[in-house]
Amino acid sequence: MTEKVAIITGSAGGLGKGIAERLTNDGFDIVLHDINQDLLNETEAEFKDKGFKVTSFVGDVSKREDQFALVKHAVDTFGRLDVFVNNAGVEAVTPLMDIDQKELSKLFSINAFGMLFGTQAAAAQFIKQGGGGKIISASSIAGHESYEMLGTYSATKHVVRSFTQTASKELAKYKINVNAYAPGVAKTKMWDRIDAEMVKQDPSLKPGDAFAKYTAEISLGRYEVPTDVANLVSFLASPDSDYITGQTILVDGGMVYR
Ligand SMILES: NC(=O)c1ccc[n+]([C@@H]2O[C@H](COP(=O)([O-])OP(=O)(O)OC[C@H]3O[C@@H](n4cnc5c(N)ncnc54)[C@H](O)[C@@H]3O)[C@@H](O)[C@H]2O)c1
Ligand SMILES: CC(=O)[C@H](C)O
Repeated sequence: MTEKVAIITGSAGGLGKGIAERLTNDGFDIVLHDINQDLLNETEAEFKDKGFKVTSFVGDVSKREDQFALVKHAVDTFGRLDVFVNNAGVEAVTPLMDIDQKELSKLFSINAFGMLFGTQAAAAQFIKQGGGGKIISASSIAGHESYEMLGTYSATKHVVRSFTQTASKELAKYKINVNAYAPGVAKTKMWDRIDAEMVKQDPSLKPGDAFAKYTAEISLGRYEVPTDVANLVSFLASPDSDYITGQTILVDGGMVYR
């Protein structure tokens, strides 16, 4: 039987790498993808050393043509596509009054437009194949509740929820499920950068203070790790979630209640 095929954007590290590892263990053939070529090469080699069936493709999710080329690479390599995970994203830590065009353009291009372009590229392939498919995107607790100093980032994560809802309605007739995952506070390079930037913006903070403040709120009493997010994405990528679409599901250990 042909293995199912999944693309995970931004999967050279962090949550995306964790998602790729889990979907590999679920039996998917995997297309690793990232803008960071060096890290992507390292991760591809690591996966191949473990005997995983993977390929990799370097690209920039903010470029629509890159997203369509990514899907073409998957189909050229593995013959089909079944799951597309819009995971890649970037952050900015800025007081609202200092947010400028440059920040807005960067974050909306990657986090919002990149998710839409990935959705378009995946949906085009699913429609061509027939038989449906799954599109799963990275929102955040910041897509349910917006945070101080993370105004642009929070707005883009709300946009991910919005496009998820619209895409689920328009693509349902093709049996395409469109959902999103909303992680809380996970110990990745993204949070290392957020914490460092928070210290720069507020000299009263020491390294680690911001991370500690955010994670102190978590009901389950520990910060998130990639496996926690990968477990939810594995479910959303499986037939068990065939009757779920248009949803952004919080996986935050108990921080935001919606
Ligand atoms: N870490 C958290 O606490 C947290 C919480 C909620 C949501 N998220 C979301 O989960 C996703 C992954 O977060 P993470 O913590 O693993 O971040 P990360 O920065 O550790 O990893 C993100 C990866 O995306 C890649 N990337 C960045 N811009 C890209 C682009 N234009 N094209 C292709 N790849 C690009 C980076 O090179 C990196 O490898 C992001 O969308 C983030 O917003 C993270
Ligand atoms: C980075 C992120 O989405 C939350 C705020 O931890």
